[in-house]
Amino acid sequence: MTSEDSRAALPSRRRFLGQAGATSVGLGAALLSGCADKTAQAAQAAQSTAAASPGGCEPASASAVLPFYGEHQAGIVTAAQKFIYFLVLDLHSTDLDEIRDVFRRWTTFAALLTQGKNSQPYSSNGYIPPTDTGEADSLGAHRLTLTFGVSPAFLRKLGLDKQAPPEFTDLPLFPRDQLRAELSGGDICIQSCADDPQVAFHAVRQLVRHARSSVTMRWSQAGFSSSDRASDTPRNLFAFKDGTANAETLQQADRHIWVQTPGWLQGGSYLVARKIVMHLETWDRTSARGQDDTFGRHRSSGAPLGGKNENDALDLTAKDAKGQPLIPADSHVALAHRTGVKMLRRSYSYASGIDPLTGQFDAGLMFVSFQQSPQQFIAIQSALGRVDAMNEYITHIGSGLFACFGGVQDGRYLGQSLLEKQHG
Ligand SMILES: C=CC1=C(C)c2cc3[nH]c(cc4nc(cc5[nH]c(cc1n2)c(C)c5CCC(=O)O)C(CCC(=O)O)=C4C)c(C)c3C=C
Ligand SMILES: [Fe+2]
Repeated sequence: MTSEDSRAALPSRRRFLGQAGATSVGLGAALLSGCADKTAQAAQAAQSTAAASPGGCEPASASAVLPFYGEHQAGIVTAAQKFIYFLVLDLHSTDLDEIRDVFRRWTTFAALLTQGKNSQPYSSNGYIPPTDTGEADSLGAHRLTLTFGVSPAFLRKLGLDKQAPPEFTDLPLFPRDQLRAELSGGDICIQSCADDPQVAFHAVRQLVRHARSSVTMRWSQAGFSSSDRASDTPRNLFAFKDGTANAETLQQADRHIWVQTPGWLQGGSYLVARKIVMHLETWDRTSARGQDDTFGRHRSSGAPLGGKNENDALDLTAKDAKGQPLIPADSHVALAHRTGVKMLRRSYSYASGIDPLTGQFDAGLMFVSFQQSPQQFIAIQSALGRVDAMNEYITHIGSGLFACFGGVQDGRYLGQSLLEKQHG
């Protein structure tokens, strides 16, 4: 498409969104549909300006728009979209004024992009590069959310480390970690999620383009998440329903997800990103019974072993006829559940070609969790440690911890209360 063509495409994109903006998905509709029992997700859906599908559970339409401004950043308790593009950036400048300016610009652009608009209107000057790269022209917003976070290193580099909450320190190394430097650390993360992969990528591409001289790209991962209905728990590449326990976490989001402590992170959340290789070929040679025992759940229904339905309570004391625990003590859910600690998991599968060293699929999970404190991730990952039956089938190769700011109010910008804090 030429820049001339893209200019022509823009008005139709606007018209498309204008039509979509006429109807809204109501909280009641989401609840009545019986598929949005997660109150926080339903509340997010209620703010959508898209036309609702009749059942409320159908895949989101291209026109669906989620608000950028609000109490919390979107993309956290938002019902998971189908695609993610996750990017980690390094600071190229340690000039606080310059970085403030980046976050100001990103706020403006993110507010436009999430409405399905381009980051800047096209110029009529044909002698300069088009102001938007154009690949999302006429595509719609597809429930795009952009979620921003900063790492402990970001605070150190900008001389803001005194503002770091005590729990906000680099994650420790866990047993069996095989972290690669090029897939770990970093200063800033941008989580872009949408129901269209090109829309998710386009948004990140614009944000980077407008900050090229201040940041450099460190690592990124694209991912996908599929379920039979929009509100159903997605299945991961081991074919298990992944995210069942989130429903409980979401019921008490203020306790498990949102930072309550007054300060620059209030209303925000800690994001842990882990790039985890899943050894699919090894898994595919495991017996059906062995697969169920690895997780402690039935692969087809997602029900706890011994149960019938996905949402049946986990009873770790239940025994079979021989007096053996129905849910093996070393199964993934038994170990994670026994900690009593909750987190919100918002992970996406990835399949990135073939590993040239092994000739196997380069595939796995872009694990993303949100929690009120990094300690929640540390407690659960430590419990999984060396004993999780799933460890045989996975390898953690990438890692990052980021503090995602609270939501932005109109007229303010992302991270303002951190970046403009007066230091004594
Ligand atoms: C440290 C946190 C976790 C990592 C890392 C992790 C990796 C991982 N998990 C799956 C698949 C499933 N996980 C499930 C449950 C579950 N997992 C964690 C935490 C981590 N998982 C928690 C806290 C829970 C919930 C435990 C509970 O209280 O019930 C499940 C079961 C269904 C569900 O609740 O989602 C699956 C399946 C994979 C494949 C993976 C790494 C590749
Ligand atoms: Fe898990």
